[in-house]
Amino acid sequence: MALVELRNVSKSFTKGDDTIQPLDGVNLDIEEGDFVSLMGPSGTGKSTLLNVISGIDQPDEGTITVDGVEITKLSRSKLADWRAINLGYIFQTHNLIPVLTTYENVELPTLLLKLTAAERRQRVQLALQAVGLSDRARHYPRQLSGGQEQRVGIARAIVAHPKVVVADEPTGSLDTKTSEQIQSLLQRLNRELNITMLLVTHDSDVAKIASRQLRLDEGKFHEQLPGGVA
Ligand SMILES: Nc1ncnc2c1ncn2[C@@H]1O[C@H](COP(=O)(O)OP(=O)(O)OP(=O)(O)O)[C@@H](O)[C@H]1O
Repeated sequence: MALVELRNVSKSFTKGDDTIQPLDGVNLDIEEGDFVSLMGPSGTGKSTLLNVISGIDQPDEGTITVDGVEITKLSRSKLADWRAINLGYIFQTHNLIPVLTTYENVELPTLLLKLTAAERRQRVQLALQAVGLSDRARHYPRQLSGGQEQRVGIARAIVAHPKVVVADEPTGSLDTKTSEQIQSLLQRLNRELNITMLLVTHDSDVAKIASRQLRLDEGKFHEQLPGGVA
């Protein structure tokens, strides 16, 4: 059984008289340790996919199973608990809380977990170390560069040791050099910490860092050859 399994997942939205169907009976298997990138024209449903996999939104039809748990069957409150333990979300604009330090921003998701104070401290320190920011623990977001802020966002996404990390255009607002640093970091987290990753991007160079490349178009997935099409 794959770590993430989508079976016949559909999701539509109604806008006035129009119905849009970003996901039309899609199937997807993501194996543990996979690094999958997802591209596709704007508005095709890439964020919608991340939202249903992370339990932020519910599909209209179909089932989603993560590590043997059918999340499409969970109640709202169970889903919130499940998400805190199993799912890390990296945003385009990191959404850090400005009045909290780097350490406190990363610590935040661990407050939902049953951990001792010592375990919590260790988790935060390990996550900061993994993204190379141990020396910025006491800084506030405004005292960090854009790339450093994104690394705090990444540390926050991995601190709970989730089963899956999803990233929605994590390099979308960074300059080329910083984007490349974040790409290497994501690759390293996948390879060295075996973090299963699903990355949405508009940039084909970013998509190529993944071991598997998918496109979403007109409600369906299309698998691309490794390395992408020249
Ligand atoms: N909550 C919602 N209510 C109504 N329509 C929605 C909602 N969420 C998404 N949509 C619509 O569903 C379609 C898919 O949106 P989605 O954000 O998933 O696309 P996307 O591929 O991530 O786009 P982009 O690349 O521009 O970020 C769009 O037409 C969007 O307007």
